[in-house]
Amino acid sequence: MSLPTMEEALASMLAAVRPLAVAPVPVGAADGRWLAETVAALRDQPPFDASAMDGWAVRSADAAKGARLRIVGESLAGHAPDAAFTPGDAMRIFTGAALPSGADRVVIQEEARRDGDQLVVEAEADSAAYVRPRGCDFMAGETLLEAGQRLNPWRIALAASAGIATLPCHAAPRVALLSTGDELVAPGGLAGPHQIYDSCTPALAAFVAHHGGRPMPPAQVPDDEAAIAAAVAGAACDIIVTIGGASVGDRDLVKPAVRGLGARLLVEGVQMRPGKPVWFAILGDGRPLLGLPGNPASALVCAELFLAPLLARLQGGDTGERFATARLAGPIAANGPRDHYLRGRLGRDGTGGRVVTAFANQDSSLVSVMAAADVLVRRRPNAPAAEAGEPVEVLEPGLVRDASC
Ligand SMILES: Nc1nc2c(c(=O)[nH]1)N[C@H]1C(S)=C(S)[C@@H](COP(=O)(O)OP(=O)(O)OC[C@H]3O[C@@H](n4cnc5c(N)ncnc54)[C@H](O)[C@@H]3O)O[C@H]1N2
Ligand code: MOO
Repeated sequence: MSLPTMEEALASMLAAVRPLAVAPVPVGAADGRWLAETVAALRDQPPFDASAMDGWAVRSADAAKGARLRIVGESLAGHAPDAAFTPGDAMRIFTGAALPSGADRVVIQEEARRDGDQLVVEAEADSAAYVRPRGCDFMAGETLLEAGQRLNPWRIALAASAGIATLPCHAAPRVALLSTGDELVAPGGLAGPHQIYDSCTPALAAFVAHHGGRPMPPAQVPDDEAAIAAAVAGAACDIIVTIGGASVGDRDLVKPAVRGLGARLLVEGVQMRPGKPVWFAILGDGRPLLGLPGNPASALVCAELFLAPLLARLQGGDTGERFATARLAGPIAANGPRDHYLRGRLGRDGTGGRVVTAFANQDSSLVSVMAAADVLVRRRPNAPAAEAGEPVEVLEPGLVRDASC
């Protein structure tokens, strides 16, 4: 039986998962969350005609160069103008303050001079009036943000400027991370001569948090079917992610344990590299389970391709099409029969164009190669060898970049 493609596998996973319940999230804490409902403005912004500069509120008709205007009162941000304004008047005004009714422009203070109780206009009227009309940013009732949009600091600024204190978002998924393997020791523990440190669990906890989920305290289970079954059944979470034990070895016991719990296995292996043994199940109680292979690159590439969209789906969102194109910095060999996701690094060519270099060693155990990478280069099954300058598909994980990338 042939294995599904990455897209086929992802489609069956997403079809089996529903968004979590909706609850209000404080606007300042909503970064990275998906909006569950459309958000509309409750008032106009700005709520009055506002000055864009420090200067003098005047009537355009009075503001010719050389004009002398009578100074009446002032308008400070946060307060109403403190005097009535009539034709021939100038009122002191500051950035963000309300224009007095009757004024329609601001002469910036660099272009006017106070002479006793008069203002002398010293420059020709500017092409800009330096007035931000009421509602020029948005009007009451206007849709500010749509359901399904992902919140970021810029969108948070928009909601906050409309006075919205909480945003309706689907709950952040609680993610149980369950690593299996007698060889694993948590960082900080004492590793025996035939043991290794568990790199996948901390990496996936960070990945989950980065994608809006809440990693639960991780569990490390021995290669024992009953212990694995008990850990899966007892995990308090919205999705379970197991690490390792996905392949065909005698001690790869996670699938048998989960089957024993009455789970439906919807994906068992994908036509891809790394990550071929990745699998997915729905437990008897409806909770999804993503089974990641244990090799760190396999686990993290599969997290990028499957866990990120699953976390988005649980939050009512959609990661959409994430592949872009970049040009190869150097030649690349022909691909084998499976989709290959090569760890690589983006750079710039002499003209500033984006180029990508795939690392020579793509062994899926190599954490050092993952750490040096900032992109995955996708090679389709049986893709022919390609030369420098040819376009390739790339997926940039949503990781923080630094100057070394
Ligand atoms: N005969 C076959 N052998 C293997 C196949 C196959 O098709 N036929 N598939 C290979 C592929 S591809 C992968 S990927 C691995 C997947 O193995 P498992 O998911 O069963 O994972 P383990 O055997 O438990 O571990 C694999 C490897 O990764 C290390 N590991 C596991 N967990 C962690 C962790 N949390 N942190 C760091 N490293 C971890 C583990 O020590 C092993 O070295 O199977 C191939 N074999
Ligand atoms: O996919 Mo395994 O993931 O090739 O090492």
